[in-house]
Amino acid sequence: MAAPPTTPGDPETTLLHPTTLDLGEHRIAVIGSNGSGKSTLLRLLNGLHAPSAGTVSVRGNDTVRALRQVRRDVGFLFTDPLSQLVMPVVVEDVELSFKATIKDRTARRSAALDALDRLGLGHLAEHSIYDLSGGERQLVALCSVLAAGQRILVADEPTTLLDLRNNALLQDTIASLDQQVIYATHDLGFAAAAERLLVLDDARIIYDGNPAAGIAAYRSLALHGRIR
Ligand SMILES: Nc1ncnc2c1ncn2[C@@H]1O[C@H](COP(=O)(O)OP(=O)(O)OP(=O)(O)O)[C@@H](O)[C@H]1O
Repeated sequence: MAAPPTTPGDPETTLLHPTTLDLGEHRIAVIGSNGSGKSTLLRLLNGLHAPSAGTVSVRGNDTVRALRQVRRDVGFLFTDPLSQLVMPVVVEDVELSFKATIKDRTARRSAALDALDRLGLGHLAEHSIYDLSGGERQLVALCSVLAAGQRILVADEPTTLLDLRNNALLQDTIASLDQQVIYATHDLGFAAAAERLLVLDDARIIYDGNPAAGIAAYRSLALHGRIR
């Protein structure tokens, strides 16, 4: 992938400097300070951002030319769950994710209720998404994206709104998944659980490798003000 995407309104702004990456590991974490480019990098992976130069491909599919196939392969969990919850009632949102795989309505409802139960959210099934707490919404969004069953999950700071118990639940859930997960986080413990770590600073990847060494370097650079 080589991608310096620019904003439509300001073609001079480089959001990510030219980058070549092959992301094959089962669990890849992305860390870096606010505004360093983590979301930009993740958004390139499912075509939410198009690169202004170079290409991004997922399983051989170009994220611009084969966007529909890329979206079939890559689920995206947004930092703000309201960016992705489209139905007004919790169970309906999860049901919608099953639409491609379960044609029968009753079976779909039952699958959605089971999925909610597995994340301890069954009691919220009939609630309006607008009446949920931020953390509850974040877990419902996780439930919905998992129900869609894509091969790859990209998650942008998925623990931001979660308390200690639900943070552990989300991390355990992610650890148990078969699919590849690429996630941005400010939780260095969560980042340490990955197989590979990318550290971003000022729209550049400044570290790519073993999480323990990368986290130690990031901590030291950030605390000494040598990271933006
Ligand atoms: N569409 C856009 N137009 C203009 N600037 C943008 C756009 N998207 C992102 N940026 C800028 O690019 C930089 C990187 O943003 P990005 O969201 O990738 O950061 P981040 O590392 O995910 O930050 P955070 O930890 O705060 O979520 C920021 O300075 C942001 O303001």
